[in-house]
Amino acid sequence: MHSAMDEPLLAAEVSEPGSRPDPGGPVIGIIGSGDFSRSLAARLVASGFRVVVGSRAPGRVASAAFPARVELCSQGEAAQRADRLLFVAVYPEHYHSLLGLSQQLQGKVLVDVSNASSLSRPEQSNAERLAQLFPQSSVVKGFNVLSAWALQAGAHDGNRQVPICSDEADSKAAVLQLARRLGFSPVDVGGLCAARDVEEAPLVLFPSWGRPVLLTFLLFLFFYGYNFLRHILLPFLDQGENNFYQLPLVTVNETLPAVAIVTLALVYLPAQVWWRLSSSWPGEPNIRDSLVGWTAGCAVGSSWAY
Ligand SMILES: NC(=O)C1=CN([C@@H]2O[C@H](COP(=O)(O)OP(=O)(O)OC[C@H]3O[C@@H](n4cnc5c(N)ncnc54)[C@H](OP(=O)(O)O)[C@@H]3O)[C@@H](O)[C@H]2O)C=CC1
Ligand SMILES: [Cu+2]
Repeated sequence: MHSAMDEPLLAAEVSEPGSRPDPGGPVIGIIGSGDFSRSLAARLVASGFRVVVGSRAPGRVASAAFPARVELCSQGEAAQRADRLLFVAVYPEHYHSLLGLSQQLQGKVLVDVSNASSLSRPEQSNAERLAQLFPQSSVVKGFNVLSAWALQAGAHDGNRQVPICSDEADSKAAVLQLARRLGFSPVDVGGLCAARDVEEAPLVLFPSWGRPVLLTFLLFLFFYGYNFLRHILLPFLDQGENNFYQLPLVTVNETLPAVAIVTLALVYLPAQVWWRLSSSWPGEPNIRDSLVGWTAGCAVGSSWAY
């Protein structure tokens, strides 16, 4: 029996990291000719892939918008010509308008790059809806955390992490590999049910900052209260000294350094303590190292411990 596992992920020549696919390599399709499509096409071409862009009206797309090597054609033609991977760079509201392409998209991998429009937690993610509309294709969620700008600029400012998920392992592997070839750091986040979180990721500001900010605020309250008691309330009750004018400035100034030093200690001390404890403890080095890494909180903290 012929299985999908027998097929190379993209094409035989893209398996070695660092080597470029030759110009006769796989053709990647993009449906839609908007901002995302342009940036992605430019990046794919720069990474040595052949690209076909499918538009509702290819004649109306400014040819200067895409690199010269990108072929602009109808949606149907792009669906047909793409070897395996097709990016759907169309807003999810318009997915239904692609239903006429079901035949050509059969057996292909559709990459859903859309973002959630709000944090309202809908029943279904965009990617799951796309999968429902095209049951004969396999759907992979990914690339949505990259802005059009980041796609064009490439991975200059460190390797951008790109979460990718799908229910189809082979298709997901192909997209993971493609992301790597484009210079990003793909992260496999599981099945398509993870798509909702992936779609909402770009909308979440400062993820996991809530607790540290709250803790810092509580520390501030604690030290402010302490300074208020010690320098204002007690002298007032004791000797009738009126120091209340110090509240907005002097007391705040006395409080901030205490908050800063305690916050800093909270970041660095756990790694230090673990390191001291575990180096006098002849345990399994792997466990020891991972504990140190876990408590380190930051690279500087742990490297100082070494
Ligand atoms: N822009 C960005 O930085 C990012 C965008 N994305 C996602 O990429 C997708 C596309 O975004 P973006 O490129 O910015 O959007 P644009 O509005 O710039 O482009 C959307 C394209 O969809 C095509 N399209 C196909 N069918 C329809 C239809 N029925 N009605 C209207 N347009 C249609 C159009 O191309 P044509 O006229 O050629 O058919 C149009 O150019 C979205 O899902 C978005 O969430 C994700 C991350 C970042
Ligand atoms: Cu640090």
